[in-house]
Order: sequence, then structure tokens, then C-alpha cells
Amino acid sequence: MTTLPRIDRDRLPALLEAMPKAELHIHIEGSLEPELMFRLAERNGVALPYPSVEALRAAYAFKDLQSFLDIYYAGASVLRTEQDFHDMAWAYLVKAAQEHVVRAEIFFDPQTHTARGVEMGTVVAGLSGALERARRELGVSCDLILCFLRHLSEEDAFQTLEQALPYRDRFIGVGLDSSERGHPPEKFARVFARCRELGLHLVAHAGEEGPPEYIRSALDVLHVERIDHGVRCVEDPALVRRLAEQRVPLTVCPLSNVKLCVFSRMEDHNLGQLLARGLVATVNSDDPAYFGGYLNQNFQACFEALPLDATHAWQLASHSFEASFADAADKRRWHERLAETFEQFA
Ligand code: HPA
Ligand SMILES: [Zn+2]
Repeated sequence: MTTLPRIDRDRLPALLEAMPKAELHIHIEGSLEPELMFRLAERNGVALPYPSVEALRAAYAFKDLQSFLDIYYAGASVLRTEQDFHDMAWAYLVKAAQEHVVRAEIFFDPQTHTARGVEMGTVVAGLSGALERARRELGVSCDLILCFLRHLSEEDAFQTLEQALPYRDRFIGVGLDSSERGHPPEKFARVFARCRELGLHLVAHAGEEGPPEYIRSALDVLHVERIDHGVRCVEDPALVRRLAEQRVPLTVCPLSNVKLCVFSRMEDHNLGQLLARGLVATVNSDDPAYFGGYLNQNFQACFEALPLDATHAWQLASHSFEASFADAADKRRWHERLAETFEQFA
């Protein structure tokens, strides 16, 4: 579409909701809602350190990434069986389908589970079974990305890769998450090189709390195809130019950034600046059960707080398809659906 149809401001919320979009930065363990957490805790005889759903939710007041991660890893301890992993992923995918997510690339953190004695096969079977069901029953295109925890050693990441290789056909790529500061991408150079040889897609969290140099080394040392978060790139104008020229996508997570105090208020978020500088920025939910909203709530919150209009909505949805690891035919189809949605709102 060369010229976008004119869309009234008051129709923007409905447009954001209805437009097809891809979600490229969602940690499946971060979609575990307190209600399901309590059900699984009961099912598995696991004690939670909170007496109720309300008390647990009240504990979701974070001051930085680490204060969130401590609670997030504790919450994941209720996941034990294949059925648990299936139920968690299915709940997310049902929600995603309702929000007109046509493509989801879903992170999982196997080390959080294997360290507790849960087998890699259990984790992968549960998650990939739910994804298969979502493709069939919901028509959502979806795939898994295995994330290495960067606070653990590269040796541990290599062992995790080894354990996952029997299930090579169940995930399309690898990522790098957990505590960013003090754990630069270089720490994982060899394991990412091995993943590259294996033909896996590569992504990494960088520039969320960590400095712009981590974004550079994710690109130059790990050879990632996308940067997760990346919002601190604006501190380095040459890096911003490079990201724009090379069309390196950033999977931005606005509600997450506010909850983890990367920005103090949504009004201060730099999403608009990133788009204005020609970056392939996308909007994502990160850990929706912890950060107060799924994908559409992330869109609504940004558009309420920032000077963004229908042109930005188009860019963000279009970028999400461009940045995805889906095939070209699917991307074309989603772009057509996007154009049709915009026509409906004209
Ligand atoms: O936002 C995040 N950053 C790093 N690690 C994570 N693991 C879940 N969410 C995040
Ligand atoms: Zn993340």
C-alpha cells in the first residue's frame, strides 16, 4: 500500500486491536498467570510462598530486571509435567489468537526446568504439542526459540544444546536472556557459533539494561538476526544508523520496560524515536502475566501515552511480519490482511 487510508483518531484503539500482527518476544514462562500457577501448584503438590492469587499479584512490583527474574524463576517451579507445559502454552496461544496475532515466535527457558530435574523432552513435548494444536485449531502460525540463561556458564549452555538436539525439529532458533548486566554476549560466542552451523536462527536480548556495546557484540560476535529490546541503542547514534541501514529488527516490549523501570513512565518511552529514526521496531509483551498486559494492551498503552497515529500502527504491524522468521508467502498474506483491515477502518 503506497498511501494509507485516513483513519480517525477515535478509531485507533479498535484498529490496533483488530489488525493482524506478529509477536516475536514472548517468554512462555512469563505468560503463566497466577490463577494457573496456583492450579498447577495444587496439581503437583508444590508449595508457593504466597497464600493467594491476590498476594502473589501484589508481589509484582519490580525495581529492575533482577527483582523480576527472582519471582519469575520461582513461579516456574510449579511446572513439572508435559501437561503443565501444554496448558501454559495453550492458554497463551488462545489469548494470542483472540488478539489477532497471526504469528508467534515463543521463547522458552529450558535450564529453568532441567536444573530442577524436569527432562528436556518433557518441556519440549508439552510446549510443541500446544503449538501444533494451535496451528491446527486456531490457525496461528507459531514456533519455539530456545533461550540460554546468560547468568549461567557457556558450558551449561552447551550441555543444554546437547540435550535439545534430539528435538532439533521442534525449535527454529536460539536466544539469550536473563540477567544482562555483567553477562555480555561474548560469553556465549562459541555456543552461538555452533548453533549457527546447525542452521538455527539467532537472537539475543541486548540493550535492555545493558549498554549499547552489548548490542554491537550481539551483532558482531554472536551474529544475531534480531535484537530483543535494544532500546538503549539511542545512546550511540552510529549504532542507530547501522541498525537502520541493515534493517536489524528490535523487539521492543513497552509495558515490560516501564514495569522494570527502564523508562519511568510510558510517556518517556522511546518507541516513537526509534520509528522516526528508521528502525525496524516492533511491539511485544515479553512476560504478559507479570507486566500487566498482552500484546494489544502494549499497543494501546503506547498509543495512549505517545504521539503515535495510524501510520505508526501500520509500520509496527508491517515490521513485525518483516522481522519474523516466517516464510515469504505467509508474510505477503499477512500484509494483504493488514491492508484489508486498514481499508475497513478508513
Ligand atoms: O525482559 C527480560 N529480560 C531478560 N530476561 C528475561 N526473561 C524473561 N523476561 C526477560
Ligand atoms: Zn525478554
